[in-house]
Amino acid sequence: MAPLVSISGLKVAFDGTPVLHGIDLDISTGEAIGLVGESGSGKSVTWLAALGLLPGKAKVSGSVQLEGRELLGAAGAVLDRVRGRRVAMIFQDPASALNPVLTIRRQLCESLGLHRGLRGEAARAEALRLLDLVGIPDASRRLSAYPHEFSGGQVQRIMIAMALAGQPDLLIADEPTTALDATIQAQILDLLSAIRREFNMAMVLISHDLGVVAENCDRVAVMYAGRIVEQAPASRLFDDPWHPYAQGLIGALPPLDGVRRRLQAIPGTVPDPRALPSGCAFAPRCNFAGDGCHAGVPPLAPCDDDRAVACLRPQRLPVELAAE
Ligand SMILES: Nc1ncnc2c1ncn2[C@@H]1O[C@H](COP(=O)(O)OP(=O)(O)OP(=O)(O)O)[C@@H](O)[C@H]1O
Repeated sequence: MAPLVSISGLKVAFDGTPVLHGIDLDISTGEAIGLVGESGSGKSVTWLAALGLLPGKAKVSGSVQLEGRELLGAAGAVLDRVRGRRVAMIFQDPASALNPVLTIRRQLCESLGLHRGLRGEAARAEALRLLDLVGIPDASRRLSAYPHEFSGGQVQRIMIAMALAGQPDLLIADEPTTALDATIQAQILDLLSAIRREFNMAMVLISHDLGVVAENCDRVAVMYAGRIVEQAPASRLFDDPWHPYAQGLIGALPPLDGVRRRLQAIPGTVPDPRALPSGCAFAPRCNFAGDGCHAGVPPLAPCDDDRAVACLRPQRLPVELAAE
């Protein structure tokens, strides 16, 4: 089946400095993809570029297709229809995405009007249904409340309701629970999973929390310095990462055991995009790098049916450990 979204050769540069070096990523209908990698690796820029949300100074090239239709360079009116309607985004700080001086009803109804042409009582009824769906108690009364009258977790639920207003095919969730405490985080992620299954909606989950990605995604792409360095089904990646960077992130030994963990500290720092080392950008931090690694950038190459790795010397765990 053709992918819902197909990104190929996506490059972004700011003021002449490349920060994305050719991203290739397909997302199927209903699939959940996790994007992980240290700060600055290009996770957010990938999606901001795909949706035409970067500032004008950004130079973007490559291809981003939604059901075969090219989005890069598409007219503003086309992108306006895609954003919110076909593809919605939720962010780490939901409060900043809501207007503090408008009621939740007004904001939800505006979205419903814009994306689905609903007005008046039809919009109010749908706003109510969405608030119910995301678990806001006493929704009919709370419709007339303002954002500051809700807790952080409730505001994120409202943002999810806003995102669902357009009945999107793809939800980009950029660190959606980072600002919330652990119990609420789990509730919001459960809610997203339930909604995704109910509506067969695809999701891109960008997160620093590997446990969250392992539990909520079908497939994971690991990014480093503006490239995808490994991509595989979540269970295979977390049990048996091949790229030395992915191994460092996951803390390859012992394998992920259900304990929630955040990105590991890998010695050294992510290189400045203005001064990337030659060859593989991870080589200076890599215990396994050889001369060839400093000579050329390894392409993201398929290793088997469902794994691709960009490394000249991928490190496979001993079979008995990978199977544990
Ligand atoms: N508007 C901008 N102008 C200039 N550089 C930018 C801009 N937005 C992002 N960048 C640069 O692009 C690179 C990728 O940034 P991006 O925000 O995608 O990283 P990220 O992986 O999402 O990080 P984080 O996990 O911290 O959100 C970084 O080097 C960042 O400094």
